[in-house]
Amino acid sequence: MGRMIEVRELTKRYRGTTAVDGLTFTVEPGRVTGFLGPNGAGKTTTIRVLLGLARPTSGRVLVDGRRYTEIRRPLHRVGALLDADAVSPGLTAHDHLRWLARSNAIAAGRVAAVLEQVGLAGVARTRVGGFSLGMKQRLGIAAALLGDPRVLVFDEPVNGLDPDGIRWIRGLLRSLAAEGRTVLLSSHLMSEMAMTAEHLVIVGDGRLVADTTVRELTGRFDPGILVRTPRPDEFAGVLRAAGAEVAAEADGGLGVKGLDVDAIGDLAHRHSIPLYETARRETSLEDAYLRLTAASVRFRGHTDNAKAA
Ligand SMILES: Nc1ncnc2c1ncn2[C@@H]1O[C@H](COP(=O)(O)OP(=O)(O)OP(=O)(O)O)[C@@H](O)[C@H]1O
Repeated sequence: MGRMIEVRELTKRYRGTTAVDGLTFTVEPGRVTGFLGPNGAGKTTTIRVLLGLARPTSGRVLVDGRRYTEIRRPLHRVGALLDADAVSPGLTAHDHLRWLARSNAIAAGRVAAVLEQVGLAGVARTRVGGFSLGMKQRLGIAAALLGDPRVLVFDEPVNGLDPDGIRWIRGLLRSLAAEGRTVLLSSHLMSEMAMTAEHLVIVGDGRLVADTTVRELTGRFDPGILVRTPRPDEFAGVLRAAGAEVAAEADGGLGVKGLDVDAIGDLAHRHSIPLYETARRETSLEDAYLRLTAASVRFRGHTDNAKAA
């Protein structure tokens, strides 16, 4: 059970709002898990409960089998980047980390090590008030790494980073996971996740929408192959007889699922049907994500109406 994050039947209500609604999932070590959902889906609330910053209405979040508030010197176990702006502007980067290290019994040598690791060694003595958002993000990441924790949680860490910074953080997160750490990365951007995460936990309206790999999600929404032929009706019949699922497209093309490009070519050849085009369509993870989360919101609205009636 070591190094895992376990979210169990978590519900968090604020006066009129259910921010998290019976959420259950596990974050495993050795891979980057993306925590994905539209704005307001409940990601930050879940992370705040994980870090002991909010009390659950019911359910719990455990790290290594324990609640965060039960962990002694938690920075050794869990590192988190929540709000990069939450650093006193009058402190230098070095002083901020030095203070964190001291209050968590972390060796002073770690301060220089993490400043180096995040590329802030050159500005260690600069006041944080003068930092760009990207530099603050790096400082927040340095703080998360300070206690050399096995579990890392990053809430929207890409905010404010330039393309180089984004590439850097991707590499960092992947290498932390490759070291066997548990890495949870929250974002509302599918495009960012597709490049960084291997596993996805998708939430919509406080509920679990999908808990799956990037690969499985891509496969689940297989957009199929686009086929163009001057004899579409005839070829559709041939394809269906071979077990394919065929949809006639408005522009005269055929959308084909269940056969690969080679099989489609062979069938056309065998039936002497000219093929003008066979193209594997790009699977858009973005589309898959939007469809999943839109469905969850619609479903939720429907049940709420039913309850009110
Ligand atoms: N302290 C609070 N008081 C009242 N409502 C809150 C509070 N915190 C969050 N909420 C509400 O709970 C819901 C979930 O918010 P949360 O911030 O967890 O979502 P999120 O997925 O992190 O979104 P974002 O990507 O915008 O950060 C939202 O409707 C939000 O308005």
